[in-house]
Amino acid sequence: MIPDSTDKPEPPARRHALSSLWRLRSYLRPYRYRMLAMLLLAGASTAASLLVPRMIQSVIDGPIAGGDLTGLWLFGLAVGVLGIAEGVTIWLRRYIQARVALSLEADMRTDLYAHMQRLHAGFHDRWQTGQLLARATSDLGSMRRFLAWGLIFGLMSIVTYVAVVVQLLFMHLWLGLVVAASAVPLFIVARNFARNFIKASRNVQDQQGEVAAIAEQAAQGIRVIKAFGRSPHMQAKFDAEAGTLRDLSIGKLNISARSWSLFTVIPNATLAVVLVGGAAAVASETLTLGALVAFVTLQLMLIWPIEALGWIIANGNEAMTAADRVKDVFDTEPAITDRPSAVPVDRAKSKGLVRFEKVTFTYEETGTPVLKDVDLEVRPGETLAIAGATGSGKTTLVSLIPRLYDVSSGRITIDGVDIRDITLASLRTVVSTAFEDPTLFSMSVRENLTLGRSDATDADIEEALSVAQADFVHELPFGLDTRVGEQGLSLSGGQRQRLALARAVLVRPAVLVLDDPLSALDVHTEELVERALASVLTGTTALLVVHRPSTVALADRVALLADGGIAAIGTHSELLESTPAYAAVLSAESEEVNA
Ligand SMILES: Nc1ncnc2c1ncn2[C@@H]1O[C@H](COP(=O)(O)OP(=O)(O)OP(=O)(O)O)[C@@H](O)[C@H]1O
Repeated sequence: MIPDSTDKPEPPARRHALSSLWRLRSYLRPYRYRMLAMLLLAGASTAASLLVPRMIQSVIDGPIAGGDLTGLWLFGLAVGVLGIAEGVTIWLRRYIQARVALSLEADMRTDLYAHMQRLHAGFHDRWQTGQLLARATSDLGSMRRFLAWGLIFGLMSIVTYVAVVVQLLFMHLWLGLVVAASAVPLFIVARNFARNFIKASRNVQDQQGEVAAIAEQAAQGIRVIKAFGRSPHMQAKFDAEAGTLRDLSIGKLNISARSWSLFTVIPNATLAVVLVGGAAAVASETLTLGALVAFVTLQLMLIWPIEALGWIIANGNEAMTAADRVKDVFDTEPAITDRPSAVPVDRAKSKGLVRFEKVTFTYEETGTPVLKDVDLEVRPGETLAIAGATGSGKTTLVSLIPRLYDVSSGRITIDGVDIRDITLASLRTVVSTAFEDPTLFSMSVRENLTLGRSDATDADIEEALSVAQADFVHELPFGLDTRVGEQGLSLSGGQRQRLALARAVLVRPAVLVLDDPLSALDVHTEELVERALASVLTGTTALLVVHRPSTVALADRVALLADGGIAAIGTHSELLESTPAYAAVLSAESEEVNA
């Protein structure tokens, strides 16, 4: 049973966004030489472009002022060569940059996916899928843009700014100081911009996650929504969230618009001062005409780095926010891992003696124990049914055996070994599970069946299919190769349940955990499956969550779960005689099922 998925964790308060981004620097390491090459190439193209104004100055003050045009072709040639050099270095840098950027994003995405896979079931209970998707897509995109583009352009903008301003100071100290001083208001605007944008950016990104979550839930639950005629309600909910996203995005754009206009006005106002002051300097012969033209051309070259500075700050902020959000996931340690002392167990040698010793379990979010001091033993080869009122903790109890969740206290052993001392990979070959709500993946029937045992032969698959009475797969358009799941052929609930059962049986586990595996089957099919399943269960330890008396027939003994503990245990007939609550639970459940 999964809690309301809106119970997502609160995003952590804005903390060290910069340090979050800094921590991801290890992703840059494999690309450090290529990034260095990118920087050198960017430096070369900037140097080439900075030389052109000085060439113009030489032409104006030399051949033009002197009226001697003999050496002019040399200047033309030099400017042409510089232009070509600039073009080639830009092309090379972009060529490298595109590959580095996309590989970097792919590396981060692969790691994030792998980490999400390692995270325990409790994490996925708490996080909305949409929020995780937003982190794996748009957030990683923002980080890629900054690490591979923003960072290089940022450095280049600063280098260009310094190089130009130093040249300007040498050309004319006072006018150079005016241009240098214009950096101060620019810096203040940039800093304020950063401060406001970082907040707006995070809000927009969080809201994007909300919208993605609603869209994802609506797509998954489309049948329920239609069946209950809730489309207008869902639409209204979506509209409200999408409206909030629009407003937040407009707010964010307003912040950039205000700052960008200042980013443009300040250099242009400076240019006006330089033109007037420069003309006066030329008139008083403290500056040559060529130097003034070069001065203005160089100063105009500053507009791009300054504008880029605004963009890079915004991009950097977005990347920091994104890194912070991605870090929320990366920083969640998988709660269920191999202990250092864990050893693998051999499925073939496992007897399948399962024991619960004083097991207490509490879901993290709720705080109230679902299971309290449960002691239970399932002998090798025995089939134990778990019965109990709805919400009594049956699914929880069986989920603890494959360690989907870890006990809060006490321990569970298989053949006397604490399951936490067994490596997870081998535990999950010893224990195989079929859940009440069977998940099939968007892949072929064969791939779905062999998820737990990739080396299964066709004969093994046939055997498992016949136990689960799932021979219908042969009638599918491409038999075992038919694609099922979300993007494939839709199967009925009963068909999916039988495939999930076949998948669990195919593993040939020492311990088989079946959570109400026949609930979606009609009475006739249920009888056929039970008959076939009985032969598998003879040599396997099995825990069977049951709701109806017919399934109880498969079990050697039944445990009745109530108030977080085992209220009674014995054969079906013993419990029927001794425990009125047992009969009540079964009849209530079967009435519910029949209804
Ligand atoms: N992932 C979860 N996080 C928090 N609480 C949970 C979670 N899953 C189940 N619970 C709670 O734990 C209790 C036991 O749930 P569980 O699903 O184990 O009962 P159950 O006996 O299998 O119920 P049913 O017969 O209806 O399937 C319930 O109160 C339920 O709300």
